[in-house]
Amino acid sequence: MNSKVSVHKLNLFYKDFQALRDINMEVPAHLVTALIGPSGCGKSTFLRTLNRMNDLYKGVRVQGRVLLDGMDIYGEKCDVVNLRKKVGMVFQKPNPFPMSIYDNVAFGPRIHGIKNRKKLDEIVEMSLRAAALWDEVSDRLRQGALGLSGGQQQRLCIARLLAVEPEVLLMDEPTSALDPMATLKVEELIQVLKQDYTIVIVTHNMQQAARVSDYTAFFLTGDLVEYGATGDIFTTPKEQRTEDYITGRFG
Ligand SMILES: Nc1ncnc2c1ncn2[C@@H]1O[C@H](COP(=O)(O)OP(=O)(O)OP(=O)(O)O)[C@@H](O)[C@H]1O
Repeated sequence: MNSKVSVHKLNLFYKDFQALRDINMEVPAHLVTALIGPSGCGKSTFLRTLNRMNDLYKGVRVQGRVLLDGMDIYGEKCDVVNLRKKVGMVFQKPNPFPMSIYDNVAFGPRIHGIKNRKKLDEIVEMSLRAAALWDEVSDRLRQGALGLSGGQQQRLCIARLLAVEPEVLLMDEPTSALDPMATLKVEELIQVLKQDYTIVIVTHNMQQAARVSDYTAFFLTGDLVEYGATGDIFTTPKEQRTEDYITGRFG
């Protein structure tokens, strides 16, 4: 496996509550890895350790190592702003900024110092095309992003991420607020995006994990119970607890 992210003996505490225990995982490059497990098992917490989003919470302690292309993201040399540019995140509820479609996508590049109008136009078009949204919005780039449908807003958030040229996309239940058609579009988009990006997705929906991912990690109360090729996890899990979860015995 060609690993993009390697996680070694990762432990995470919220004050004195341990939310992740001794997690070891290799996240393969240019594939989709799904994180599944019942509510509260630590999926979102784990996802947030991959771009140090947990730093934003008070009282969080992280032990262990997370290597991105071999570089320890918790090491002293790591520049967190640059890390979050490389490892971007999409959230459960689409959260476009209250500004135009164009300005949403141009936001990141502008912050990173790009001012040239033609260059920005190019980035905006490329990012919207990559997020499979261009055809729906090209004639109204100056209109407010909040006027888009939920599914369009989520793809806009993905375009906003792509505009800063990330390498890894973290998606925290990206379709849970969307209807089935909008969900399908985002799932199709994920399949296209994995050619260029490494994707880690948290999902409550096991069918979705089975549909979109190449590898699946099953978490339970802070432990990584089982991790492997999605086909194996869903057809021949090694652990009884995995089987009980995927066959709907709990969760
Ligand atoms: N900021 C926080 N402060 C304290 N405890 C937290 C915090 N965030 C999460 N937790 C706790 O850590 C554990 C893991 O939470 P997390 O949100 O990662 O689980 P999850 O599997 O993503 O759940 P869900 O599917 O419901 O979102 C839970 O017991 C939760 O209550």
